[in-house]
Amino acid sequence: MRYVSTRGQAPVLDFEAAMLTGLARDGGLYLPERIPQMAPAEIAALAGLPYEEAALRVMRPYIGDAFSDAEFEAIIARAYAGFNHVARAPLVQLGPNHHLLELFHGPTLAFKDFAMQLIGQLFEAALSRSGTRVCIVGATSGDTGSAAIEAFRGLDMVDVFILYPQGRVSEVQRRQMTTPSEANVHAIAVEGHFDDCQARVKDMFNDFAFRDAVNLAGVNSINWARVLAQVVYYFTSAAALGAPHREVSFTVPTGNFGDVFAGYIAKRMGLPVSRLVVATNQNDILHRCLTSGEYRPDGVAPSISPSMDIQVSSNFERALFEAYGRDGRAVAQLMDELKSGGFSVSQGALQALREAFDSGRCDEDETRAAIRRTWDTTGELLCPHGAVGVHVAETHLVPEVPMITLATAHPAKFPAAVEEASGQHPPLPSHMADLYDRKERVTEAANDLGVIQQIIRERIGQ
Ligand SMILES: Cc1ncc(COP(=O)(O)O)c(C=O)c1O
Ligand SMILES: N[C@@H](CCOP(=O)(O)O)C(=O)O
Repeated sequence: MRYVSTRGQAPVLDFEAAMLTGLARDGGLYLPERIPQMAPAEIAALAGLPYEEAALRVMRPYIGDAFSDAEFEAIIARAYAGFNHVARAPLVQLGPNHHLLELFHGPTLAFKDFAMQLIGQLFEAALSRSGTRVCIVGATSGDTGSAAIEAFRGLDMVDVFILYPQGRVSEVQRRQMTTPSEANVHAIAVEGHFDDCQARVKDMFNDFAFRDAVNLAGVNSINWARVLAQVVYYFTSAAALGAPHREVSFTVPTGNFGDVFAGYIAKRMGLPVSRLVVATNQNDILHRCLTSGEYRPDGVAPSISPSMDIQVSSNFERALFEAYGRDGRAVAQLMDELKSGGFSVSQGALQALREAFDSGRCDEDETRAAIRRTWDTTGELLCPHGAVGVHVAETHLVPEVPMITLATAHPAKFPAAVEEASGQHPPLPSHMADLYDRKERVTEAANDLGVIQQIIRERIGQ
């Protein structure tokens, strides 16, 4: 399998190189040259399989010969061994036609663990084979950072630097990033918001001298392997509800567009998905763009679903690439326009996007109301991100097609917001019970490329 950049000017790579490269050298994001297909019988056969076996079958065609079958199988087994639920991604019924896909049973209590635990294992296998050392730099609005730190802490071949927006992540998220004591883990609190952190990470990738000197690698969802791992649970949940004999729809709380794009890939592979609904909080640029065709960031407003406080949505570039018929030049042009304020999507591309995605928005009061209502009617305690999904899903329910809403984080990561909305205090699971007693270690930095690069160089002795 070969991987091409959304901007059409970077080298074509195999799976392992695309994974270790992260952002393409033309600034674009890697995508498979063609999307492998799964036949209806292969989809039907996923029902009832252990998650690991389904993961192997769904992901195998993308890996090529980077890992042998036996290696990949062992990697998957190790990746999901630390999950706290035998199903890994269990479904819970919320209503006659509405199901919740609980994606928060991994070690850091968010859906990011599905991909990050896997790529931690993939990186370790690839780097020990080549004897290479890499410097991972990631941006987080809270969950990617903790998942990445958990996946890479203590690994010999990796330093991991996580940039998070100071004061804009929950206390649990912050402590998950600042309390690990391993010397290869570095949490950096940046003065700014998530889009600033993500922009500085991309700046580092586009500074080739720095990129090559530190051997930069990326584990944000700019990394194709992150998206790929998330494709699996669309298949397992749909098969559990009767796919391929029955269509299903998904509502996905969305920020950086990686998770919902994984659903789009599942659909392109042959999963019978009726609608893919993009659910945003008050930072609703994706909903506005899908409605009006205008993509113009206008500032990030802090919300009670902070992980989705994003206005420059990285993976939307992958959706645009598909909507523009894989025209890398057109995408590069749009991304240039974004640097000076925003862009208008062409009529043809907007139509293609609307064929693929529906959308909706959920404000702060609606988020709290969805937490309260869902608790009162079902006994399920949602985190604010899942609540955004449930609110938007409820406006897209149709009698004949089951809706699956993705519950992307555990409520215990956002106790204050959840308790205010529901009156329930969500306790941390036992493996994190002493989180508030652990010592924090963090470096504060201005939102300045040079300052952040200097911190990284000093830490890795460059
Ligand atoms: C809890 C949670 N829900 C939803 C999202 C949105 O996912 P994506 O960025 O893949 O759209 C994120 C972060 O990205 C998150 O951490
Ligand atoms: N919500 C994310 C933002 C980064 O997204 P990613 O999927 O591109 O890593 C977070 O929690 O950090």
